[in-house]
Amino acid sequence: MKVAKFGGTSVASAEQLKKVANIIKADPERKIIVVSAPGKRFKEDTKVTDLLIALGERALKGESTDEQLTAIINRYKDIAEDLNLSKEIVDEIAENLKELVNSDCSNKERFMDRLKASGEDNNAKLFANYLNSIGIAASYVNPKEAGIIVTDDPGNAQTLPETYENLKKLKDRKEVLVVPGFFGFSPEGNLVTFSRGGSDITGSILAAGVDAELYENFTDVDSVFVANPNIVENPKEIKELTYKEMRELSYAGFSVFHDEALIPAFRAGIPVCIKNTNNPSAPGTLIVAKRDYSKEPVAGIASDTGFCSIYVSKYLMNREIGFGRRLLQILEDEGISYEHMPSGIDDTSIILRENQLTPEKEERVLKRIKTELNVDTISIRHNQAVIMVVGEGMTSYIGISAKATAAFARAGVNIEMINQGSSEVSMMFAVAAEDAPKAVQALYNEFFANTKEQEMPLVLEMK
Ligand SMILES: Nc1ncnc2c1ncn2[C@@H]1O[C@H](COP(=O)(O)OP(=O)(O)O)[C@@H](O)[C@H]1O
Ligand SMILES: N[C@@H](CC(=O)OP(=O)(O)O)C(=O)O
Repeated sequence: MKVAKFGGTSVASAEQLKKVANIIKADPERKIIVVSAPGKRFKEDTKVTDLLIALGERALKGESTDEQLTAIINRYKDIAEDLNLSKEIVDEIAENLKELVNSDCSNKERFMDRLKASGEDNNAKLFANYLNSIGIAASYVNPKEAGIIVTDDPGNAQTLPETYENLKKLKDRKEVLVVPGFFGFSPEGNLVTFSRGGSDITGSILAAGVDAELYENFTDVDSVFVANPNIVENPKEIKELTYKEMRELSYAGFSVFHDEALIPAFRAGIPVCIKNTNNPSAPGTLIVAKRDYSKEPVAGIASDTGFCSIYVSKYLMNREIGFGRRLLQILEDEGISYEHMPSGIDDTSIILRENQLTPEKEERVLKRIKTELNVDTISIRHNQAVIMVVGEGMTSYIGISAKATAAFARAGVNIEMINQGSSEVSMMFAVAAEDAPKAVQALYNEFFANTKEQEMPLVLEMK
């Protein structure tokens, strides 16, 4: 049995849904299908999820929602008409949306989660209807019925362990099951969504729960590339990646796959294949436990923006027992998580996601660190990017960091910080956000393009 997830671009129009149906028909093992909400049909288009968010925000402010409601209903109406489905399915969707928008909004987060989830929920109902209309026996399965139980953390749910036991029952179903991605239910029965892009997580949970032979993640590119194609023109394709590599790359900006979606498949030992709905015969990228690192010690280069770094120095910091704990305690008290913490003898930097700080919170945190820890200096740098050079094979080679820093130097990019864990799966460089594209291109040229422009050739040697 295979679980196949189709992303927003794969289910954005009737034409795309026909391709999805053909992909399902081509392999009877594709029994569990996860769908996203209709995504972008062209570059300037708006995802249904974003339309739903705009709708919810207007409703919460007491503003008219007619325009957004019509736009969303029309997306489903166009699809249903082009697929020759009956008018009832569109009426049902319109009714459901009107009910949701008029529902109790005293708890804003729950109200928004219910609206956001309807994007995938209505699409799953519509698609199951279409499969039956073309002779493929299919049922829509609600995540509650399936047993996807998650933490009660709106917009950021985590899967609870009992889910996997619950999902086993789906193995006995004979027909194709169409499950909406992106949400589950708390133990108390509240609908809760995962973070954005979370339909990938639903697919991975289902694959683990039914012990699938493969989790296929269908999107709009032939494979995962070694660098983001929106930054590097025509980057090389990746044939195989390890779970650890994909997780690091997704975390650092490879938006093609959600970083939290690897864990369920990894724990259950299920291979993941990223494939293209528009070109299903292309082999795609296979994500497995181990790969041959000898040809490509570096698997990929990712970058993400939206970080800031807090720099703290204090003479003899290394001798002060409990300094690190007290520093991190302040962040914990303020509900802030951190990403990296490169340190020296007398100083340390903490890199965190900038969106966690309001100006007031920033001022309070800096003041608390200064007074409670009695530090010599404290400063904060905004608009930072994190660049990750990722590859499990790096550990067996000498000279990778030298090649990377040489590439930065040639591109004229100042490295603000470097961090490398002892596992050597990745090397992290912090740079100013505006330098990130230049840095990624320089690293791509160094590790993948075999250009002649390297003035300081360094040959990688195996340890
Ligand atoms: N390294 C990468 N390899 C492939 N695609 C990438 C990479 N980094 C970013 N992307 C982007 O991810 C997109 C696919 O993800 P997404 O738009 O979320 O698809 P879906 O609609 O299938 O969920 C690609 O079109 C591409 O622009
Ligand atoms: N529709 C949701 C969940 C999702 O996974 O979408 P997509 O498959 O289009 O990335 C979002 O936009 O966040």
